Amino acid sequence: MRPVPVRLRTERQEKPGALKKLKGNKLIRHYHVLLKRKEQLKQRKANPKEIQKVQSELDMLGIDAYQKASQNGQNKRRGGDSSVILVEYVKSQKYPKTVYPIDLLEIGCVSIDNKCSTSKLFRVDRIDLHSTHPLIKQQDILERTPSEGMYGCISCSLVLNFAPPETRGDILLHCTRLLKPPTEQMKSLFFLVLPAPCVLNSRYMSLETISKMMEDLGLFTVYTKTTAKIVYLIYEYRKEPKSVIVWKKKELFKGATRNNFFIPLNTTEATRRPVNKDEQ
Ligand SMILES: C[S@@+](CC[C@H](N)C(=O)[O-])C[C@H]1O[C@@H](n2cnc3c(N)ncnc32)[C@H](O)[C@@H]1O
Repeated sequence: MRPVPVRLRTERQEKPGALKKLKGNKLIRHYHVLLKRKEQLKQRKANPKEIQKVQSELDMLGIDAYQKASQNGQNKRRGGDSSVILVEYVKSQKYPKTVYPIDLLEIGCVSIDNKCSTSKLFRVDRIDLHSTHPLIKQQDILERTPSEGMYGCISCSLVLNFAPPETRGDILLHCTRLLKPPTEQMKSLFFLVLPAPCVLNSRYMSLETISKMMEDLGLFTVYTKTTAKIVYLIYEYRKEPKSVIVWKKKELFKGATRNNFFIPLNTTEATRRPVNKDEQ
């Protein structure tokens, strides 16, 4: 049987009644499909009514239900809390005692009792576009300024695949502005988690592409773990990003079953850098 092209799979419509019944991973997957569909419609400047229809489906599913499903997804039985990987890595490094607790910024935080919060290795600041707890600040990472804190570690777990494509590169670049410069004792860490298909089954990206892209940002791979579902990557922040970085979509792999995930990055275009009060 011929594989169904991603385009057709993503364009499948759910009936409103069926939408309400979606739960768990199915809900998360469908939410992402709708976000992607909305993005595609916006890009081809489709009729605003079509865009509004997709937005209504998103609203019907609801960001709260999506986040609840994400929280449940962190439940061990269903794939687990990705910060366990980060905690194990940090423990294995045998950093001098003086570096602890490491200041950690958790982007896209949906739970305040992840392993990174309970391990005592970190002092954690948490942000999310839609806060679900008083200890999670409601904030877009792109709006966060260095005056709100500089970090020895930033966690960006399953966030980029949620973010609109044109903001993904900006998010990575912006994170470098919030990482503390390297010291002799420790280099700041960036923890990136993506669904495995984004890196292993994209037409436009591979593990090698993402590694080169991150090196342009001054972030060097120190740990990689891939499972059937998830890719975990840890980077050390060793130097400033290059002043000119341009990564455009270029087909690397052909195949009807591949997806279109990509992280466009262009530092020559105006990036949404918030003005830090100290810099005014
Ligand atoms: C799938 S959840 C990830 C939850 C958790 N980090 C994990 O690893 O399971 C994605 C979260 O990223 C958040 N998010 C997406 N873009 C963001 C941005 N620009 N700034 C802050 N949070 C963002 C969303 O609101 C959503 O709660």
